[in-house]
Amino acid sequence: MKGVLLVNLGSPDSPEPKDVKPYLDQFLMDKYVIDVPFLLRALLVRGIILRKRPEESAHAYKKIWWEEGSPLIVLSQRMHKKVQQKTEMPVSLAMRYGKPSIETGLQELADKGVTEVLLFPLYPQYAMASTLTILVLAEEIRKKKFPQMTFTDVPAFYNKPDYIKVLANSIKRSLEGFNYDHLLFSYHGIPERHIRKTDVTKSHCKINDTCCVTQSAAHKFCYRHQCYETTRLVVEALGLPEDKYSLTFQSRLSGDKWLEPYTDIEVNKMPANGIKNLAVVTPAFVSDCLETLEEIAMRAKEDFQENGGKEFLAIPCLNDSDEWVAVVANWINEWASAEIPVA
Ligand SMILES: C=CC1=C(C)c2cc3[nH]c(cc4nc(cc5[nH]c(cc1n2)c(C)c5CCC(=O)O)C(CCC(=O)O)=C4C)c(C)c3C=C
Ligand SMILES: [Fe+2]
Ligand SMILES: [Fe+2]
Repeated sequence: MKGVLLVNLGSPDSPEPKDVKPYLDQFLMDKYVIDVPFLLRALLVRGIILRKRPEESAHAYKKIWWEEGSPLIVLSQRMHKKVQQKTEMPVSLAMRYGKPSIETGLQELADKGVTEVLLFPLYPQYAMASTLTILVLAEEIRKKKFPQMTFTDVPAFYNKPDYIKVLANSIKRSLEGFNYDHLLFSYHGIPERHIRKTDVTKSHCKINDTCCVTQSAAHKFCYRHQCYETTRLVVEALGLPEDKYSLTFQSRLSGDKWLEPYTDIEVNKMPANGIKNLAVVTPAFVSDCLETLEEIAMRAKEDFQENGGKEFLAIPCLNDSDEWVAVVANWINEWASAEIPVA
C-alpha cells in the first residue's frame, strides 16, 4: 500500500531554554547543517554556540509562540490534516528535528500497512541543510527499521507551475490595498560553501552574477539558482517591473560567508533609497515560523521603520491555505495513480 510522509524542519518542545537547547543541539550537530568534521562541530556547537544561543533563541520563540504550540508545527499540522482529507492514502507528518520524528512518522505509516512511501520534504528549493538531510536520515531509518519500505522522493518544486501560481496569487491577495514601493523576496540563507558542495559539475557555481542564470546541470541542486528561479517566475506571473522588487538572504549565522545580499542590511538601506512602503515575501518557507514571524515581521519591520521606513507588510506563507493544500494533494494523488515518480 502507498502512503505519504510530509517532512518539515521542526521546532523545540517549548520556548524555554531547557527545550530550545536540545533542539539546537540536534539541529546544529547535523553534519549537513554545520558541515565540518565531528570534533570541530562539537567544539563549535557545544563549546561556543550553545552557551548563549538557547537563551537568545528562547526569547525570540517566546515572542511568536501560540497557545497551541510552535507556529511552524501547528501550521504544518493544519496543512497535514487538510491534505489527509483530500486523499485516500495514509499521510503522516514528521519533523527533521524535534517531534514528531521521521521514525515516528514512518512507524505510523508502517502500522497502517504502508510499504511504498512518497517522501515529501516541505521545501520549495533544494539545500543540503534542508532537503538532503531529510532524505539521508529517512533512508538510514528505512534500512535499519523498515527494510520492507520503498521511497519515492518529491523533488524541489521551486519552479512547478501550480506552486508558482498559488504563490503569486497569495502575494497578489496580500498586496491588495497596500500601496507598496518595493516587494522584497527574502530567502533563508546558507553558507556559500554549501552551494559549491552540492555543485554536481564541481565547476559551475561561481556564485557570481551569471552562474545561476546560465543553463547547467548544477541547477538541479543549486539553492541559489532555485531561489532566483522562484523569484523570476513569480515576478513574471505578477508582471512586476524590474525596479519594483529584489532578492535577499536572511537568517545567517556568524562565521562563514553566507549567500548575499543580506536581508537585514538591504532592508536598513531601503528608506534612504526612497523605499518608504515595503512588502516582504519569504518563499523558502511553506509554513510561517520563527524566521518569518520574528526575524521578518518583527525585527526587520522595526529596523525598517527606525531607518525612516513607513508601512511594512510581511506576507504570510502558504501555510494551510486551500489553494496550496489542493496543489499538494494533487501531486500526491498523481503519484498514487500514475505509478511514476512526480519529478
Ligand atoms: C529553507 C530552509 C532552511 C534552510 C536551508 C536552513 C539552513 C540553516 N539554518 C541554520 C540555523 C538555524 N535555523 C533556524 C531556524 C529555522 N530554519 C529554517 C529553515 C531552514 N534553515 C526554519 C523553518 C527555521 C524556523 C524553525 C522554527 O521553529 O520556527 C535556527 C533556530 C532558531 C535560531 O536559533 O535562530 C537556527 C539555529 C543553519 C546554520 C543553516 C544552514 C547551514
Ligand atoms: Fe535555518
Ligand atoms: Fe549557481
